[in-house]
Amino acid sequence: MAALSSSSSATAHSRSYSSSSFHSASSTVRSRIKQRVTLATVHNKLAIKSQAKPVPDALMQDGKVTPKVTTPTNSKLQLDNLKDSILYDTPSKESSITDNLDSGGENSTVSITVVGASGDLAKKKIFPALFALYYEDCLPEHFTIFGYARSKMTDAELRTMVSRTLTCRIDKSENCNEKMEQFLDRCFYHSGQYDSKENFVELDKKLKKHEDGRVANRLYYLSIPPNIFIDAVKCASTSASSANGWTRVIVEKPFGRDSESSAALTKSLKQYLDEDQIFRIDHYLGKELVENLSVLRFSNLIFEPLWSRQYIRNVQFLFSEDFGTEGRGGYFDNYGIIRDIMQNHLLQILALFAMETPVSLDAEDIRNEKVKVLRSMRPLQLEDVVVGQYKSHTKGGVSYPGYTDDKTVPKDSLTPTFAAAALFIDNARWDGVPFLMKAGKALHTKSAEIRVQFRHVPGNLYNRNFGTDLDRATNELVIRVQPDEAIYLKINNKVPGLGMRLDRSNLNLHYAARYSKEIPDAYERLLLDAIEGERRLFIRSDELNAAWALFTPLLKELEEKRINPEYYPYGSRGPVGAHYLAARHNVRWGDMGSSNQ
Ligand SMILES: NC(=O)C1=CN([C@@H]2O[C@H](COP(=O)(O)OP(=O)(O)OC[C@H]3O[C@@H](n4cnc5c(N)ncnc54)[C@H](OP(=O)(O)O)[C@@H]3O)[C@@H](O)[C@H]2O)C=CC1
Ligand SMILES: O=C1O[C@H](COP(=O)(O)O)[C@@H](O)[C@H](O)[C@H]1O
Repeated sequence: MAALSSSSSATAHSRSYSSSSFHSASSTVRSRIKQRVTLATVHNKLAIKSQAKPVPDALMQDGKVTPKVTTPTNSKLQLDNLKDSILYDTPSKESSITDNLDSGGENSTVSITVVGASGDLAKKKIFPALFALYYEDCLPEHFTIFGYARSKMTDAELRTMVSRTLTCRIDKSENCNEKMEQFLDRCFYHSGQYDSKENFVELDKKLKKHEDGRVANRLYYLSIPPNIFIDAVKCASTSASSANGWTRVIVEKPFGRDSESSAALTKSLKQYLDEDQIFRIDHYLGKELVENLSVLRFSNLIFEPLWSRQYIRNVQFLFSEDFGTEGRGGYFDNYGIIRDIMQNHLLQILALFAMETPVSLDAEDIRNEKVKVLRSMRPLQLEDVVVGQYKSHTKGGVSYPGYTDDKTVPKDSLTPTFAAAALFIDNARWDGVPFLMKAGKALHTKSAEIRVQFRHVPGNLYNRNFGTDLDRATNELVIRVQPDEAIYLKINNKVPGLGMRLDRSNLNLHYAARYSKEIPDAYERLLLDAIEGERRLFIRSDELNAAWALFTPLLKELEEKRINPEYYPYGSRGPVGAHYLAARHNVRWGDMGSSNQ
């Protein structure tokens, strides 16, 4: 039994944080609150189904009691849950639902501790995301934020550090300064070592003081290098877990560097935590257009019937950055682009793209489907991969450094900063369809997209209007994850006029034109989900195992054979080898700069 507890024994069941925040809630918050109410109803339905006593509404709202629904051992629900847990690494549905009901309320509080608060990610993403949630009234009425790291800092110094990174939403900046001050007043700092139980006991005392006798829910965000994850989890678990509420831990990637190290990390984490306390973050899952992928597929009749080998020729997952590993070379050299981007961000998107329709939107149903896809995939072969590394380049009198010019990178490093790969899903839906990935640093542009290239129209009457280039005549659906979010479909269209000339035009859902609201950062969504116990967008351990199983043999071979990367100039489109790879699978990269990109 793990030392930390995920669901509280005496937690608030109402998920509306306070009556005042309810009234001022944005529509997003309101819809979340609506979901909470729905969950309370579900909880009662489960209780009724299992002949346990339903939880009275009054109890659901006063935040003092958490009557755990006990189901008879032979109930259908339990059997289903048991079956799921055997097949997949699922927390029980019952505990997910209970967790979903316990982060708000007058008598409960949430303490969020950012471990590694002095670091890059904390400053760049975590504190700003927490502030954005506060700004949007999405945090519970009672909450406290603690920064924890070895650096010596006072509360005031932490606040100054954090304040430098906070920005206000463009569309709502009127009361921003006031909100920032209120937010900063709730931020505190404790300096300590990551492996010191004593220091965590001190943190625990400070947390308790702020929790002030309420039901205390605690969220730890491990924003530290992976070699100290376990020390920190051990200390948090044994010395600073909540006595009467839930305790959850967000773990940042990398989750190991191959199957073995990942399994060892999971095993160590599970010495101190239950699976449903571990929130493995992949921030790409929190991006708006990645969230939208399932909506697009499953709530539009026009897409789902086409979503198979019958109509789709190939799918491309593209990631590029127009800067190198500047400042992160030390970390990056041990991982490389395949582990940094492909094995997690792109593969997660692929799984969401290719999975079968889940039974419901429940986290476990979705994650079960993702695992099935990953387990149906062929492990990558060396011949299906091209690796590259950027070299220095001078353009317009400006000189850009090569990867190995970074002082923290060994001069003879072969670590790939670029990779292209062809993957295959050997199931009935996707048999034979190439899923191509391409990811690189120091390329000509910064973007992330999914491109779905459809097959030719059989016997197309208009072929001759396209000349001989049939590629131009196929439809392509582009989901531009970033920047400038958009979903557009390239269609063939008649150019207006008396003749019969066709062109390719875009049916374009351009987010900036369609929606006036600023798109929240991925970390906001994910932090809020972790507070609410929503696991849908976090990686379950069996998903992680399946993901590593696909890449580990290839990564080992690349390293053992010391495969030389193909060098490409900083700021270019990457190595030409990527084109040969695509051509071998009869594919043309969609991002190669034709008209109507
Ligand atoms: N930065 C980013 O953009 C991203 C980061 N990540 C992951 O998030 C986590 C945090 O990243 P990031 O903020 O960049 O990391 P940092 O290197 O900035 O480290 C965070 C903090 O950890 C402490 N620390 C650093 N190195 C050591 C060490 N060797 N031993 C003990 N403590 C150390 C330092 O705090 P102090 O000295 O005060 O204790 C530092 O401020 C990592 O797991 C990273 O892989 C994931 C995606 C993107
Ligand atoms: O996880 C990582 O992601 C970033 C890219 O994230 P984005 O949200 O800015 O697209 C990448 O730079 C980094 O190398 C990687 O570790």
